[in-house]
Amino acid sequence: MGLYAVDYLAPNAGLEFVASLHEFGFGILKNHPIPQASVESIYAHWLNFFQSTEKYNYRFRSSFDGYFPPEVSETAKGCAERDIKEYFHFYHPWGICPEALRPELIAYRQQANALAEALLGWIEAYSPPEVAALYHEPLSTMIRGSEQTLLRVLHYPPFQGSEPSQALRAAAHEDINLLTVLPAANEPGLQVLTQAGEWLDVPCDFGYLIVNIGDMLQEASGGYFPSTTHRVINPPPSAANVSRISLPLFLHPRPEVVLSERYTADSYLQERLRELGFK
Ligand SMILES: O=C(O)CCC(=O)C(=O)O
Ligand SMILES: [Fe+2]
Repeated sequence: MGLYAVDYLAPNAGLEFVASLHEFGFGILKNHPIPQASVESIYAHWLNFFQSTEKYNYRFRSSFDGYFPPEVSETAKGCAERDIKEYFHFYHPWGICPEALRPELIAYRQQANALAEALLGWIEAYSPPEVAALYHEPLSTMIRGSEQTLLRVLHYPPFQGSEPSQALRAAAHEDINLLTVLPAANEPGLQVLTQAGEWLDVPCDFGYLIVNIGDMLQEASGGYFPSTTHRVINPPPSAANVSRISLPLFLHPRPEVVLSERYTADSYLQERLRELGFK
């Protein structure tokens, strides 16, 4: 079976969703409780923000919160070129954010966090017993009250024609955190690498919610749930002049949460940030 959307309200939703996470590292939900109107409103407001010069008033502080312009955007591990994107990192309660945009980001974070806790409950319930025995605390409480959870608003600008030929909107990478919750973007482009080594388009009908496993859940589950490589490819010529906006919420455990015999969430994160050259 390929990657397909699971109906959140169907009686067997948890089972199917967790089976998809085990097989692909990705699960797609439809009929989920996050209101599409709030996602659309955030996309519209933040497209305005990225198109204005106001963004330069919120330049990033250290490697944490604020606006990251294209010239500092990430270079994925093993890649020569930077990704073709700019983004804003919003942490709650301590991160900077334009005041006018803050309330709806906070509201969105709360809704997506609550859903993520419910989904982690499914993941735990449908983990084989020998995998569930590895969890040092319920998966859903690992993220509860975490100030490390990161909401990233991403803007992939229209193409100018001067982009380096090797660069992608987002080069192949894995997410470091526990779980990522991502509403379908306004434009396609997200792909996952299958176990057979093929790139598969992630179904991206507007209104779908995409959930993927991060490295920390791979670690905590002894590899049962794979942190799958994914990327965002460049637009076809017909959509080259269209911005793409996306809104991943990277759910991070509280720093002291024990992931495995080897790592706490904090020691894991510090090691990965050092590898990426941030520390
Ligand atoms: O923009 C997207 O659809 C995915 C972004 C992503 O994978 C990331 O920021 O880690
Ligand atoms: Fe990602």
